[in-house]
Amino acid sequence: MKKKIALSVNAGSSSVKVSVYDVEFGQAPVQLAEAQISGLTSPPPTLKYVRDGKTVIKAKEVDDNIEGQRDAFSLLLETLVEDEDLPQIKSKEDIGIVCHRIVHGGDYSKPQLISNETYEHLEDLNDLAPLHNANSLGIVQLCIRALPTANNVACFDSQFHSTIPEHIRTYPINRDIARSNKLRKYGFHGISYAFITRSAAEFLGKEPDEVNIIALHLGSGASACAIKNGKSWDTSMGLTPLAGLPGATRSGSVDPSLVFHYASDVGKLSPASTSDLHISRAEEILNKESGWKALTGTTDFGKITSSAFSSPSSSSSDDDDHEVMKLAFDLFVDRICGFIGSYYVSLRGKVDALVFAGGIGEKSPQLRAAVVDQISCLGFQIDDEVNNKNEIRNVVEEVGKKGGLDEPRVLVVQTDEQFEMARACAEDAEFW
Ligand SMILES: Nc1ncnc2c1ncn2[C@@H]1O[C@H](COP(=O)(O)OP(=O)(O)O)[C@@H](O)[C@H]1O
Ligand SMILES: CC(=O)OP(=O)(O)O
Ligand SMILES: [Mg+2]
Repeated sequence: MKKKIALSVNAGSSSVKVSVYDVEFGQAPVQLAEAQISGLTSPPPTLKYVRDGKTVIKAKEVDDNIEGQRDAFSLLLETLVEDEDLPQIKSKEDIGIVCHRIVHGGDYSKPQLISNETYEHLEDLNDLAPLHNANSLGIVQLCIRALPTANNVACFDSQFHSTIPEHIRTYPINRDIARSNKLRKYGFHGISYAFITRSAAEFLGKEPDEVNIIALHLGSGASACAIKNGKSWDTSMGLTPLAGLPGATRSGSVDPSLVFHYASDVGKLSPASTSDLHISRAEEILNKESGWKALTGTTDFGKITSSAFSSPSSSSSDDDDHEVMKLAFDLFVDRICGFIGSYYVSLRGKVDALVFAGGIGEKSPQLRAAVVDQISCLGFQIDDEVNNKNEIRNVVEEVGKKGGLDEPRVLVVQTDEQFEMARACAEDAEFW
């Protein structure tokens, strides 16, 4: 019987989450601990640490030396190795597998053991996910050096979307150029959508290949996905994670010409480019200087929501804040509902459930209520009492009113990308 200790590393655009699992080949991973640093785009970042399902560190501010995802990972690894109450990792040599979330996986349709060749191939994709891939590869490098006994495995956000049909994934541009430069819709957050599909299907008492879902992964990056018979049919992100919904620092979809009217010389490389990542000013503006940060000054959607819902008050600066926060909130609801309407039609009205997930989807009852209110003409209904409960405790919770048999349900899924990666690695003999 083969057993290993596995780490699953999820480097998002504003956070790094690392979960530790006891894994037996072919079996569901058993979580031992989970550590995360969040708020990388709204410093100071905070550390949370849970061992054996119990919170050990709730929200400790970590100092300013944490510059980015790689530093955050180093601190998380140190936290795990130095924890005497986590006897499964007494030293770094105890770690047998590290599963890495790599957002852009190009044409890869399954997880890959990271060899020199795979690494170089992945490096070529860095420029197509400027907030993610280079950071994740930095963490891969660190693991190769610091954890010499571990197998490093790349799991891809884009993999789940390899089923999107040709007419949906094709851009209406010159076909030869599209083919040679591999310009098509790839889609992301797929590790999360795979977890959501299986969890929601189980909750609904169906097989995964029997469910039709409209899923929303709303975090620092936000996307929507139409899932038909358990497979990705369409998603809002595209060639890169910039397309579709706005996010913490991303504009989402805008008129492609907009950027040329926003600033001059935007085609030039940004001074922030490095040897690992080439980014033009245009890409920098749309990926790092837009979204909630540009509209409101904060990347924290929790703050946006509470200010949008506070009653206009004493000082005129509070009123200005309230106005702009409400604008951001209403704009997000509008864009999300645009995708839901489109996917509802694309799925020909056969939708089992609308699913909310990701930091915002799981923690903002106000956003869920506003979205469901706007799409009530499609038969979705929120149950205010359940939706407003302070905390979502189960992996899947129903926050909609159960109508007739054909009425679509409204669910919140506490998505777990780390678990999904560990599960995929536990099933593949190549990684053992
Ligand atoms: N109570 C809350 N209400 C609304 N949004 C929240 C709340 N708490 C956290 N968030 C949002 O969740 C985001 C983080 O989501 P998450 O999916 O963990 O991020 P990442 O994209 O880095 O993986 C934060 O940027 C914050 O905007
Ligand atoms: C793809 C993506 O945007 O991921 P995240 O939301 O974790 O930054
Ligand atoms: Mg994320």
